[in-house]
Amino acid sequence: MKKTPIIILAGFLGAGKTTLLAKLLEDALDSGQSPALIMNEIGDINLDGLAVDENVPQREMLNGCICCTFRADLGTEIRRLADEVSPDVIFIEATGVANPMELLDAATEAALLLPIEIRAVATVVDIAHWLKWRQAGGKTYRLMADQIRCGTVIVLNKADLVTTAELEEGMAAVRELNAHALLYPAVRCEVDRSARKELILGGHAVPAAVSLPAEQSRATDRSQDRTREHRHSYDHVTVYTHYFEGEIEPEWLKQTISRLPDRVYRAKGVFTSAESGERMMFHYAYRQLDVFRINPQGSVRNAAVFIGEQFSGQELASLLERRR
Ligand SMILES: Nc1nc2c(ncn2[C@@H]2O[C@H](COP(=O)(O)OP(=O)(O)OP(=O)(O)O)[C@@H](O)[C@H]2O)c(=O)[nH]1
Repeated sequence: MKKTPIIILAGFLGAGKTTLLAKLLEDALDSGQSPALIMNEIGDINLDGLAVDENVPQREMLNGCICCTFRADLGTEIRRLADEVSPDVIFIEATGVANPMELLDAATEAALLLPIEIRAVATVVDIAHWLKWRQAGGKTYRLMADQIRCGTVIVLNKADLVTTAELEEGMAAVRELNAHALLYPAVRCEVDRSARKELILGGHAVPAAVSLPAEQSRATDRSQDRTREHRHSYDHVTVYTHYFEGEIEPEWLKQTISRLPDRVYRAKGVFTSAESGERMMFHYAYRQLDVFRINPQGSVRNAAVFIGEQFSGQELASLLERRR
C-alpha cells in the first residue's frame, strides 16, 4: 500500500521552522509533488500560514500543542487531508514549545491507523540562543535538548549571528545529544538544495524516525511516563494575542517592540502601516525584528501573538494600547 510520507518540523520558538518549511514546499512543488501542510500554533491565530505558498492545502490546529492538547486529533487532520487532496507528502509544523518526543508518539500512533510513514523530523536550532540556553539550563534548555535528540535532520540556523568558533562549539554540543542526525549549519535555513530534495523525496540518508536509534527509543519510552508528568509541556509558557485597532506607525512598532519584557521571546503579527496603507507582517525573535510587506495582502485580522515565559498579558496589553 502506498504510504504518504510525513515530515515533522520541530525547533524552539523563532528558530526558523517556517523559513525552512517555505523552502521545502518550494522544492516539493519544483519536483512535481503535491505537498500539504498541518500548522500547529499555540496561539489562536495562524500567521505562519501567510508565509507559505497559498496554493498549498493546509489545515490549522490552533490554541494548543499537538503533543498534548490535540494528540488524538492529529490522525483526524491527516486523514482529512489525505481524503480531500491526496497529497504526496505532508509537512507538520509543530509549535516552538512542542515536546517532540510526545509529538513523535502522537504521529506514530496515527501511523498505526493510517497509511502514512514518518520520513523525517527536521529540527531547526537557533544556534546563538541554543548556546545561551545551554549555559542557563532549566526547562527551556531541556525542551530544546529533546527537540535536538528527536531530529533525524538538524539545521543549525542563524549561523550569521555567531562566530565560527561559536558555530563549532554549538555543533559539538548538538552532536553530544544526537550522534546520528544529519547536521546542516545554515543562514535562513539555506541548506544545500540537493540535501533538501533528498529529505522530501526520501533519499538514502534520512533514517525513519519511527526506527529511532536505541538511545533515542529509550528516551521515547521515558517520555511516555513524562506524558503523565507534564501533560502540557508548555505549562510554563505564556501566550498573549493582541488585536490592533486601526493603522500603525512602523516606527511606533519598532520602539514598542524594543521595550518588550525580556521574558517575551517571540512575537509575530500582521498590521496595516499608517505610512503606506499596506498590510505588513512582523517577526520578532530574541531582540531581532523583521518587518515586511505581505504578499498577497490577505484578509487576516490585524493581530499579534506574543509568546514567552510567565510575563503579564495585562502589562503587555497596556504597553500596546499606549499608542496615540
Ligand atoms: N538573522 C537571522 N534571522 C533568521 C534566520 N532564519 C530565520 N530568521 C528570522 O527569524 C525569525 C523567525 O523565523 P521563523 O521561520 O518564523 O521561525 P519559527 O521557528 O517558524 O517560529 P515559530 O513558529 O514562531 O516558533 C524571522 O524573523 C526570520 O526572518 C537566520 O538564519 N538568521
